[in-house]
Amino acid sequence: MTQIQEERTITYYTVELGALSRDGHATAEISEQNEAGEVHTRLLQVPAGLPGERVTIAVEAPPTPRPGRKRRHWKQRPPRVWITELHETSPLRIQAPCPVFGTCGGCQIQHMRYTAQLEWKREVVHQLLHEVGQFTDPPLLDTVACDDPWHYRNHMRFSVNREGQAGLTARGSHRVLPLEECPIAHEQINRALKVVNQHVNPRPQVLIRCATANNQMLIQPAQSEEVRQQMAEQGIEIQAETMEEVLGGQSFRIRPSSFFQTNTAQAEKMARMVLDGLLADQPEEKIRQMTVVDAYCGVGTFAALLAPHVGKVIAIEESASAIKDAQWNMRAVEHVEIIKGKVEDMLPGLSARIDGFVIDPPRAGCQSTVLDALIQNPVARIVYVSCDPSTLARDLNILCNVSQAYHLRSVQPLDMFPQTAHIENVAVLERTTL
Ligand SMILES: C[S@@+](CC[C@H](N)C(=O)[O-])C[C@H]1O[C@@H](n2cnc3c(N)ncnc32)[C@H](O)[C@@H]1O
Repeated sequence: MTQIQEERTITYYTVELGALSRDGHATAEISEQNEAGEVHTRLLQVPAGLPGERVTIAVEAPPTPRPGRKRRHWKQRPPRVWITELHETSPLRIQAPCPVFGTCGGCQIQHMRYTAQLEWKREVVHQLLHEVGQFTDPPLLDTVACDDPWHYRNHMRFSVNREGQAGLTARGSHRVLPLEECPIAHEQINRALKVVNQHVNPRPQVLIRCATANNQMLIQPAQSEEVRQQMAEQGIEIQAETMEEVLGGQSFRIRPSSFFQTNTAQAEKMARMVLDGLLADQPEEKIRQMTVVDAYCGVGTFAALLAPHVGKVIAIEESASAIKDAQWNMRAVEHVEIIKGKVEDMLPGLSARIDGFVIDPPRAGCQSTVLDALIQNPVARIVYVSCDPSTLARDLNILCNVSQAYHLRSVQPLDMFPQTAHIENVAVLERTTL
């Protein structure tokens, strides 16, 4: 059935949903007829669906270019798809608690039992290690669950609408959704959001970051005295430039623009995995003489936690703000060298004998110069922390299969981002030629 509503063409299909895509959307195959009468099939992404479900979906055709508009500036958008009726539901389905789930661009899998989310994430990593990484039988562990898969985010970036209200944007658009609270944001952030939304906020965004170890909070842009007062009544201490968070028993100073792990409870587990990955099964004496590199070190999280155990840590980071924080965070540690620069520029020039590497690059993974340096001068162990399993699989293939410089010991998925399709992993590699 096709309806034309206010220039919008919406077609309805009743389909059985297929596997979840990497983005956490179910897939649906539909048959369409073009103007020449030819029938072809199309694969659609269906948000908030689950494999095996029988549903009716609405498919809104994307807008076509207005006459006179130059086609070369035109970007074809995918159709908007949503479920209008559930006929047969999956046993994995639960009621998503958020009223804007399915519309909001933040979460993709709130409607899926948490244990199934963990299994699905492991399956995605397995498939990528197999297809992209070329590992026939990857040493992949079970996903480590987040003890509380709600209210875990210590950092939220809200968009501001024309009325000055802060919220999250709808999937695939810039429309700001009205939001009382977000079920994955830390409770302290939800308290702050309520206060912020009693006022008109400047566009385009409000960034809120909170500590979990104390009541400190960073808000950008800077807030008025009235807002600060209202926050104080809620027990929130707005900080001017930096806040302090505790991880692994150490205190870290963080500026608004520095990277810090968004899920503090899971970051604690991740830090333990990094230390174990680099140091486990080695005699104390040897560990005390090791020189390790924390590449893409951010505010120095892993470097600071490794420093009490090893002989020397070299920490490399390009962001000026994170470097300032790292210098403060490791101000009392003598055997840490902090280098400001791009890892790909700094690594080839390192002259020290390196025994181990922690690499925690952004989603794009490692530059080829970084991988080349690791292959040319193999180190005993690498712990590769990754927030994108496809680039992780690509890089592991180069390090382990193509060059055969390393052996893949383990890949540990760790659920840093429950209710979303994001997947974090900690991989441990060992040099093949000792
Ligand atoms: C995923 S974060 C990891 C931070 C840190 N390991 C932690 O756990 O808090 C990646 C960091 O790499 C930095 N970065 C991105 N590209 C870089 C590059 N080419 N060279 C050095 N640092 C880079 C970013 O500024 C960010 O701080």
